[in-house]
Amino acid sequence: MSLADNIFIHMCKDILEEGISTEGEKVRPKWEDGTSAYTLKKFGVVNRYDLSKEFPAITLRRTAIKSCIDELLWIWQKKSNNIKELNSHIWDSWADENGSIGKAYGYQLGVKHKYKEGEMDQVDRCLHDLKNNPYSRRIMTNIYVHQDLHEMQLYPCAYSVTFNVTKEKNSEKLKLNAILNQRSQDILAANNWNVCQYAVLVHMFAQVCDMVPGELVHVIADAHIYDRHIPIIKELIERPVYAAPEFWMNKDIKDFYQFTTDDFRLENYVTGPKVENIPVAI
Ligand SMILES: Nc1nc(=O)c2c([nH]1)NC[C@@H]1CN(c3ccc(C(=O)N[C@@H](CCC(=O)O)C(=O)O)cc3)CN21
Ligand SMILES: O=c1ccn([C@H]2C[C@H](O)[C@@H](COP(=O)(O)O)O2)c(=O)[nH]1
Repeated sequence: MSLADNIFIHMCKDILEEGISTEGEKVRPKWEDGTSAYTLKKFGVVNRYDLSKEFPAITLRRTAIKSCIDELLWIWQKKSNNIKELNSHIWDSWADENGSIGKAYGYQLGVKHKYKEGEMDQVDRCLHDLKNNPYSRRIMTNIYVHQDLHEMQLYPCAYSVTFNVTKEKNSEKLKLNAILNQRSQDILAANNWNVCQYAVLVHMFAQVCDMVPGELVHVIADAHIYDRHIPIIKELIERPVYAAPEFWMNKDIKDFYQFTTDDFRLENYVTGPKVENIPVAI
């Protein structure tokens, strides 16, 4: 069993058994047919993934690694907020007639800010600090920008990453760790999707900064299972599990902006069958 399966199954059982139902509450998301999308939720879930041991893709079902890396590069590398530059259709429901999702995600990461060292966006600021001042405790992004919320179709869910470098005894290279802060998480549609994305981000940042990947800590304020996902999750967590896949990344890329989706692969990724047509609350 992969460590990620273990964490996922444990978290789902906890939400199913101990979670609080939002039924009857005033909730924002709706199903396609207009009915309110209620959830079972747990407040304050924290999951730790040791990337030096395993890549955290679950094996209960296949996480679409290419699509999720494509979305990660769309946000962190292209710094785009337009679905025309995204190869999947996962954001279509939240885009306007021009394809824009507003001042969310990639838009915020592309905004330049003034620092003592000059003007940079948040991604370049982090890379600059990791390369020049790795022990700083100030290496983080934050895309939950209140002044721009009124121009976003959906407020950022995974909104902040804090990078933290450790120097282990007997290790030649520094270790790059990260905390992903997420205010809201759709466990079925996006939990492992988001975990794999930020695991890949730590791998990429570590490689271009000549470090090794350490831990990814995922802090979720509202971890929820939508009502229509409950039977799917119940079936999913009873499935057989397999060993974690091996993560392959092109070792020759030393510039963050040179990575493409072809530079990543999961090898020996044995999984359960696809869950067809997961309904997504809008
Ligand atoms: N309710 C909700 N849940 C989300 O997970 C979510 C939103 N809304 N709004 C914005 C984005 C879009 N996200 C999504 C949406 C759909 C999939 C999805 O359908 N994933 C498929 C695979 C898709 C593919 O192969 O390209 C899956 O099987 O998980 C994933 C993330 C995450 N976000
Ligand atoms: O990367 C993402 C983006 C979105 N989600 C989920 C979490 C919620 O179910 C919805 C957003 O609804 P809010 O009412 O704004 O919380 O999208 C995710 O899990 N991961």
